[in-house]
Parts: sequence; C-alpha cells; structure tokens
Amino acid sequence: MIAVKKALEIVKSKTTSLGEKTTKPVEKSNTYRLCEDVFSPINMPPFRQSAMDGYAINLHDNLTYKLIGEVKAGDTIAPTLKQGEAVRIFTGAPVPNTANAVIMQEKVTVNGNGLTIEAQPSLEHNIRPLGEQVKKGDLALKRGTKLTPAAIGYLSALGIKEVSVLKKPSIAILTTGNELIAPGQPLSHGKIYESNSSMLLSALYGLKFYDVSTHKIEDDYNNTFSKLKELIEQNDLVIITGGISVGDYDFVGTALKSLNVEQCFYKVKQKPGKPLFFGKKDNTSVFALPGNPAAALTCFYVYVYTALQRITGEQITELPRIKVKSLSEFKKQGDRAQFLKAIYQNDGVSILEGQSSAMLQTFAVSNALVYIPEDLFHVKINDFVEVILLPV
Ligand SMILES: Nc1nc2c(c(=O)[nH]1)N[C@H]1C(S)=C(S)[C@@H](COP(=O)(O)OP(=O)(O)OC[C@H]3O[C@@H](n4cnc5c(N)ncnc54)[C@H](O)[C@@H]3O)O[C@H]1N2
Ligand code: MOO
Repeated sequence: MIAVKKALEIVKSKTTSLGEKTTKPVEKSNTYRLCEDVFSPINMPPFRQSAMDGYAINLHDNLTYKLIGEVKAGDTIAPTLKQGEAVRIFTGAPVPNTANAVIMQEKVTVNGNGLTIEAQPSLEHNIRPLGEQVKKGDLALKRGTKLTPAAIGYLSALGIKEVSVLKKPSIAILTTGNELIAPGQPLSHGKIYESNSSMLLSALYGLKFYDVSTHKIEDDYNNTFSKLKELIEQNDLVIITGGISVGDYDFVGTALKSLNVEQCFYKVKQKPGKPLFFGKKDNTSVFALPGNPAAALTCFYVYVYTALQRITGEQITELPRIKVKSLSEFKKQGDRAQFLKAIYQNDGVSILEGQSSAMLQTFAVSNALVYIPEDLFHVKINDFVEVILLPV
C-alpha cells in the first residue's frame, strides 16, 4: 500500500501530453489548446471605424461645419469631405478617408445643414485606427493558448473558422458486476442500478471531455480480458469501476496483468478508495477504481483528474486546495488518509455525516472534500483543514 502523495506523484510522472493535433470548428474549440501560432488574416478593425454615434468632420480652424451626408454601419461607399464639412456617422461605421475626427452627438449643436462643435478635437478623435487590435500577418494568438469564449470570439472576428488544437484523450468507462441493472429496468432481488457510468460520464463532460464511451461487463474473466484488451487498444484512457478488490469474482487485476499492463501502483493508504489501481500499457493510462460509488468518484477527482490535466498539457494538474477553518469536529479511525465529503462556505467547511464509500447521498450535496493526512487523527472546531474544491 502506498501513500496518497506518492500515488499522485506516480500519476504525474507516468502521464504526459498526448501531443497529437486535430482540427476543430472554432465554435467547438472551447478549452482546447492551440497547437500552432495563429496569424491574423486581416487588419482588425479592417477599416478606420467610428467609436461613437455623432459626426465625422474634416477639420478646419472654425467650430462650424457644413453637413453633407451620412455613413451608417455596413456602408461600403464613403462620401468625400472637403475641409469644413461633416457627415452624420454611427458607431461601427467606416470613417471616410477625408474625415479626421468624430464628434459624439451630445457635443454638437445642429441647425439645418449647420453643425457647431464645442471645441477643436485632436486628430483621429473617436476613430478606431485600422488594425488597432491586430494587423494583418501579425501574431493573433500564441501556440499553447487555451481557447476561451473570448478567444473564440476574437478568432471569429478575424474570420477564422477552424483551428488546429491539441487532441483531447479518447476515454472509455468500463463498469463491471453481475449485480448491475440499467436504470429503467425492473430491479430484482440482489441487483442494484448501475450508477458509476453516468456519474463518471457527467464528471468528464463537466470537465469538457466529450470523446467518452461507456461499456459494461459481467464478472467473467474471459469477457473482462477481451473487453479490456479492446478498450486499451482503442483509447488513451480507460477507467474501470469494480472488480479490483480481492473477491473470487474480481477479475480486473488478473486480466490487466495478463494484458501486460504495467502496474504503477495498486492499493493506496486512503479512505475511501483503498483498492485503487493505476497502470500503463504503451501510451494508454488505465485506472481501476473501486466499485463503491463514493470511492470511485473520490479517486476520479483526486487521481483521474490529475492524469487528464497532464494528458491535455495543463500546468495546474490538481483541483484547487485551500486551508479553511473546520466548522465540525472529526475523529479519525484507523491510520489511512481520508477524503471527507464536505460543504465549503465562506466562513468555513462543514464535514458531513454519512461518509461510507457505498453511499452517494452525502456526496450529492457536497462541494468539497476535506483531506485528512495519515498523521492527523483529530480535527477540532476552528482547526484549519485542507479542502479540495470540487468542480461542481
Ligand atoms: N476482503 C476484503 N474485501 C474488501 C476489501 C478488502 O481490502 N478486503 N476492500 C473493500 C473496499 S475498501 C472496497 S472500496 C471494495 C472495492 O471492491 P471492488 O472494486 O472489487 O468493487 P466491487 O466489489 O465490484 O463493488 C463494490 C461495491 O460497489 C458496487 N458497485 C460496483 N460497480 C457499481 C456501479 N457501476 N454502479 C453502482 N454500484 C456499483 C457493488 O455492487 C458493490 O456494492 O472492496 C471491499 N472489499
Ligand atoms: O476503500 Mo473502500 O473505497 O473504503 O470502500
């Protein structure tokens, strides 16, 4: 059995960025990282643009101008202004080449064709210069930039429709157990509804991993072997739940061994999630999570999350951890490190009742896990504890 910290170090050292490229439509590239520099195909803005609703003028040394026309957003033909002339103009409209300032309408007096301004503006006042944001051919976004809604808007504004990004992993979830029935089917004695696949699938979707398939097998060695062989060959990450403990019908460990999956660790000194397995076959990472649902989800947030961040080339690979005052007292039994379901609010963290690894009802209302290291046995009210913030 290895310590939590050591297990996390091993996950980090054994996982690395996939380094494969793929092309995505820009609107579907949120959270992907650019794998190439993007150069702007246009000047942005592509023309001298009015920043205000008002009047574009061709300056002269007098405060009165003659109105000769109008330019609105989208107009492609521009009037020609002589010195001392003005046109009505609107925000976003192209400023005629013959105008050199825009005066907002609140600062003028209009009298028929005559326009009087309050004071002489500076040259190019209220005009967004051509290429102010980025010039044609210049670097728009660097390789490695994580695409956010703002970045997607920016690239779209440059007319870019597709981006070359780092591929995200293809992931398979495999649930094991004769007792598992799909929700919607009648429940006979001895059976339970299978819940780990929808739980892990939604956690992955929440983290923006969409290339995920789910599979289910019964407790049968040959099926376990052949299904795992197929999934490991076809995916970058395989997440198994159940069948990893020491029961006579727990076949996952032996099947992984026969498939020559390198065992990086098996069994961690923690509660829940003691029988956690992590292994590698070529470039595929394999996690066998305990079947107990709360143990499976805890291991997902602590270990699988970290592997996913490493595989996608992120610098920060663990969920945020903060030190917060405990609003509860907690006495630990045993000497394993513990991850306790908890609710974090501004004034502190409450450790909840009902910490069994078989139960999800406590987890369902939690937004944090309190980490109790191996050498901590008693948490008193107002003691500072380490809190892992869950992405919920
Ligand atoms: N003699 C020992 N027995 C057990 C030990 C041990 O050290 N010695 N460890 C216990 C611990 S701790 C855990 S955790 C479990 C893990 O066992 P497995 O990973 O082999 O999981 P299963 O036995 O297949 O299932 C455990 C539990 O979870 C339910 N389950 C499984 N899959 C799902 C699913 N997809 N959806 C919902 N629920 C699921 C399953 O029915 C069991 O109740 O081993 C202990 N035993
Ligand atoms: O380690 Mo198990 O996950 O406690 O139930």
